[in-house]
Amino acid sequence: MPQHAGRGDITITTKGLTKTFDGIHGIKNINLNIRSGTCFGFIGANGAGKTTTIKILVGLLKPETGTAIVSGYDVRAEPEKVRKIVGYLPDTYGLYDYMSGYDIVDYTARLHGFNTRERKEIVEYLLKKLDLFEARNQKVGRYSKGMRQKVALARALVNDPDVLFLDEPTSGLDPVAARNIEDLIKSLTREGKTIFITSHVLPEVEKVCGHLAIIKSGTIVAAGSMDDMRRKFYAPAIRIKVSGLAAGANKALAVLGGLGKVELADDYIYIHGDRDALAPEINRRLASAGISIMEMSSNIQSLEDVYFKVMGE
Ligand SMILES: Nc1ncnc2c1ncn2[C@@H]1O[C@H](COP(=O)(O)OP(=O)(O)OP(=O)(O)O)[C@@H](O)[C@H]1O
Repeated sequence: MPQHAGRGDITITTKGLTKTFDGIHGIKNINLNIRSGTCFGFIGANGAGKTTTIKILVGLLKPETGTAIVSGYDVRAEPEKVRKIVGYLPDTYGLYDYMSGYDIVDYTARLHGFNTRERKEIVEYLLKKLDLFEARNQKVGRYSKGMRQKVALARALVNDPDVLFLDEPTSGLDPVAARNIEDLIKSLTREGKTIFITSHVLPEVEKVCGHLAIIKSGTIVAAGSMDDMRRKFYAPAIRIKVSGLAAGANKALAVLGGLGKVELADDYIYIHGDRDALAPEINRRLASAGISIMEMSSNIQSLEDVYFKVMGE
């Protein structure tokens, strides 16, 4: 009998996971270790293999080779057990338009084997949590896309899963609806759930995930914590604006020469290096040249920057 993973234990692990479709690799040699209670982002271009990986991890698709263990269950040997304990929000979901939000979630709870009393408790709890309770008796055909996505999320949460797989949870949503879902993902992570999320919206992954992997043509090309990825793929840079725009900046460039790689772009000076280490010398040199600093900041690289860099390579 698998143990419930404690926070920080490895909850999802894969070794050499490979799946081909008609002789063409969907995914190839995927190795992952995901800790319990974390939100893990899985990003990559269309057709990179994200959905294929999720389908294997939720026991809906068999890998050809390799192993995957989710919450202690081997997805190949015990797929039905895996399906019972995980939550899964597919990238395309079928909701019957003629059913109410309540009935859809209730139906899923019935499939999980809950009795009438349990179902009432679970369904009402989830509809309230996801702010759908007022609209619970309306037909889903009348729901907005954001509300439909929340119904799909409620279905994924019916069995109170420790591990939740969300395939593009905010795809096609307006900014407010997307923010709602992001907030929910953050609060579910705080509750201790392990969340595996795929998304093309990189700022969103950056906001909700602490760790991630980038998959390219079926293979993981980079993985680690968000900070590790930034450190690995980008050298830190200091961004400085001095008085006197271009003329002042050109003079400052000459003064700062030799402090590492120094560049001018859009009237800003970029010095590649650590701000804490270089700031005293930058201040000293500019001050003795009579140049005043209007602005000095470390330019933090976004996940988008990292992504383009990795994909470019
Ligand atoms: N049932 C299938 N039959 C044949 N090929 C498939 C099947 N499912 C996936 N593939 C192929 O496997 C590769 C990976 O597809 P997958 O759907 O996993 O990508 P994805 O990263 O989720 O893409 P997207 O971001 O567009 O959802 C693609 O080349 C796809 O065409």
